[in-house]
Amino acid sequence: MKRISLTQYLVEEQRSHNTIPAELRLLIEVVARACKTISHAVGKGALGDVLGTANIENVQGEVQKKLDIISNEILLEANEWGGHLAAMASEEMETIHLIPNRYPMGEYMLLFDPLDGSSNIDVNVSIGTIFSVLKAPEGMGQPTEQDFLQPGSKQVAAGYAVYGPQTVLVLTTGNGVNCFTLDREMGSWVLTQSNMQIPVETREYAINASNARHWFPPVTRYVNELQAGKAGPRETDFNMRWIASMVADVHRILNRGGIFMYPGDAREPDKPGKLRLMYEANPMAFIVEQAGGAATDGANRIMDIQPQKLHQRVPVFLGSKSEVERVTAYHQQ
Ligand SMILES: O=P(O)(O)OC[C@H]1O[C@](O)(COP(=O)(O)O)[C@@H](O)[C@@H]1O
Ligand SMILES: [Mg+2]
Ligand SMILES: [Mg+2]
Repeated sequence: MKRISLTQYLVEEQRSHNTIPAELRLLIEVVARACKTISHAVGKGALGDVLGTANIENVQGEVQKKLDIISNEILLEANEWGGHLAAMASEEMETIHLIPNRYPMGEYMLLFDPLDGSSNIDVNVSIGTIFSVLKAPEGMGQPTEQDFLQPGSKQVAAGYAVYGPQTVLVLTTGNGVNCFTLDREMGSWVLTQSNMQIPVETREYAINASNARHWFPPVTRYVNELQAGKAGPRETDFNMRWIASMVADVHRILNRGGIFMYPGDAREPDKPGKLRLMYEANPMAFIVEQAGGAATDGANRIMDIQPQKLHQRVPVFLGSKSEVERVTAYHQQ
């Protein structure tokens, strides 16, 4: 098999297909390098003193794990020096991080969930990193938080890494979805899946069923129908998986189909769902749509939502198109 590295793939996209500018290529390479560093830290586990909690709360009121902080630092440091960036925003930071002393100013803004699936860190279950790239506003002034509030349809690139049995990087620049596997001996990302497509036929769904008593009626109806199996209206038995790492659940869906749901529920009306629009929902929606799937908040296409604030939460339904359309239609009835 001819090995194509991430660098070769990106150079090809830039030069032969003209789908990405050189600055975006370099930025993606820096993010990929940071993910490699995070992967090494994750792999050390107890030996690297990276497990456990840091006993600090982030802006979301969640207790940070040591690896949340380490991964955030790795991404900040790599991109401060390496990427063509004007500013960054992270799930773990209250406000945006400007790139100091850069002239001319970088053209892009990077957003990330440095460590996704935090509850799985200490039990050695797959975790990951999610990122999204937006264009910085043109002109000389440094970006403000307001400049980040662009709908997902404006993303120029998005990706995620999964630190699991293998470390993989899944990437889109708006021209399909490709998967690269980290060759740990060589230290390089190798293209292992081109033009990933979410299988249309699916018999698998993912939802945290312990919240069932709080769900709104459309979600209850949809899940009840799946659980009724062959005897129910769907006339098919469905299987359920819930890893509690969005990266790993989405990676499974990209490979073998299915639907992922983290709905809003009746508990906290002003907290619509758990997942974050800018760091989780938008980048995953971009990837899923590029792989032939769909992503909604139950009413609207995720990527059409006009963000109101940086750390905004949103209900998420994504994966195989027909299933996402069905549960979305139940919300409209
Ligand atoms: O523990 P729950 O409620 O099942 O939530 C799991 C969800 O929370 C998340 O871990 C949230 O992400 P973080 O770990 O980055 O906060 C998702 O990856 C996952 O899908
Ligand atoms: Mg997350
Ligand atoms: Mg996180």
